[in-house]
Amino acid sequence: MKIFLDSNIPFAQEMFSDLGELHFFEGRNVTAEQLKDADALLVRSITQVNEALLCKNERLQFVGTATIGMDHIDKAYLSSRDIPFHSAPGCNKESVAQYVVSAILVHAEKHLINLQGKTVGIVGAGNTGSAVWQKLTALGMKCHLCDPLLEQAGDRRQFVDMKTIMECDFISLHVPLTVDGEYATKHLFDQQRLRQLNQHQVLINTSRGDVINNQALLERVESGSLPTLILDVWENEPNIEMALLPYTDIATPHIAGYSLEGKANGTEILYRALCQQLGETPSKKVSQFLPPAVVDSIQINAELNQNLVKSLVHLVYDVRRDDNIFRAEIGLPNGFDLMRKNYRERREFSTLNVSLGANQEAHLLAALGFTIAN
Ligand SMILES: NC(=O)C1=CN([C@@H]2O[C@H](COP(=O)(O)OP(=O)(O)OC[C@H]3O[C@@H](n4cnc5c(N)ncnc54)[C@H](O)[C@@H]3O)[C@@H](O)[C@H]2O)C=CC1
Ligand SMILES: O=C(O)C(=O)[C@H](O)COP(=O)(O)O
Repeated sequence: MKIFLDSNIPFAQEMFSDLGELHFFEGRNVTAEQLKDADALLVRSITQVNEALLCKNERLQFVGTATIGMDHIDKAYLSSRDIPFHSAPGCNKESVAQYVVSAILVHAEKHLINLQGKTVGIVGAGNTGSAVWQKLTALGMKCHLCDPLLEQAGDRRQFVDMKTIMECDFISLHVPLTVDGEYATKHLFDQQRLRQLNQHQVLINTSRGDVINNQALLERVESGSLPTLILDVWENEPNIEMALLPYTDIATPHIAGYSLEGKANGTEILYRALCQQLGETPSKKVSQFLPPAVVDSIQINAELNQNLVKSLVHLVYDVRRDDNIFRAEIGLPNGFDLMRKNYRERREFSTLNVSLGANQEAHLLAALGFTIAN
């Protein structure tokens, strides 16, 4: 079997080499000609999988994306050819949620904000929105969920409408990019919604760039009294609207989900799906290939407070690292994609074992994702 894979899928050699002959490609530039002999195709989010890409291939039996998002896949076309398709739901939800936690703690530190009781509007209450809810609730913030699709499907959590979301101190977007239907998310934040935001609010987008109309956003921020902007995703990546950059507090090149664990989970989910399709018993776990974390344990001897939690979070991941690199390198040729390709190793909070004294709030750190040592 010939397995064609994006070269940015980590641990691919280790996981897939027993299943077939591996052929790596550059996700942004792969062509129909290159893929004509593929039996299985494994991509990440930058490859548009559609008729134009697969028109020369008559033997494809499996398509997988090692990502949560699926807006780059023409699923109707794949089903018209009876080609099974798999994504990696939830694979990097922790990574995105940890990015959001770091960003909010950075903002709070900069503006001397006590996060207790501050309101957060989470738009999209699926895997990632729920992980964000868990962590920010643990920090004492009052989180509201908006997800009309889940609400209509009978999810018993409490939901709010977009009007309530627009009144929150922080708004964090966790929806898929969709263009059809009553709840389409493309330009969910359009000129009208963006005008409602005030300078005390914080808008965080780690979902897809097109969920915010970037031109309307530029007009909005150029008119003054801008909200704080934390943007990981952009319209028209990798050729983003550079004029937005000076108005952002935190700007990164679509790496919120780029923890090593998050990317590795995506690889493992596809490995299992491909094994199942081939009738093979999965014999590997990607965790066996993960290196040890640089710092893997710490003892805390003081009462937990926002400042101490911030220090712990930033011992593992500080979003300012990625923001600094972004501002330095986005202007270089092919800067956006190179930053993503050369992304420095980032680990999740679970790699840090935290030892606490008696009576300390283990549940807070556990909810954030740290491992609590016995
Ligand atoms: N920046 C990054 O690196 C990453 C970005 N993502 C993006 O985040 C998105 C969300 O991820 P998950 O939560 O894991 O997906 P999910 O599929 O588990 O949840 C998405 C939720 O959004 C809801 N939704 C859809 N339209 C909505 C609307 N108009 N208003 C409110 N809710 C709506 C759905 O009902 C669903 O519950 C992905 O589709 C992907 O595009 C995901 C991983 C990494
Ligand atoms: O999982 C998703 O959805 C994402 O947005 C990915 O983290 C994006 O990473 P690439 O697939 O573009 O490497």
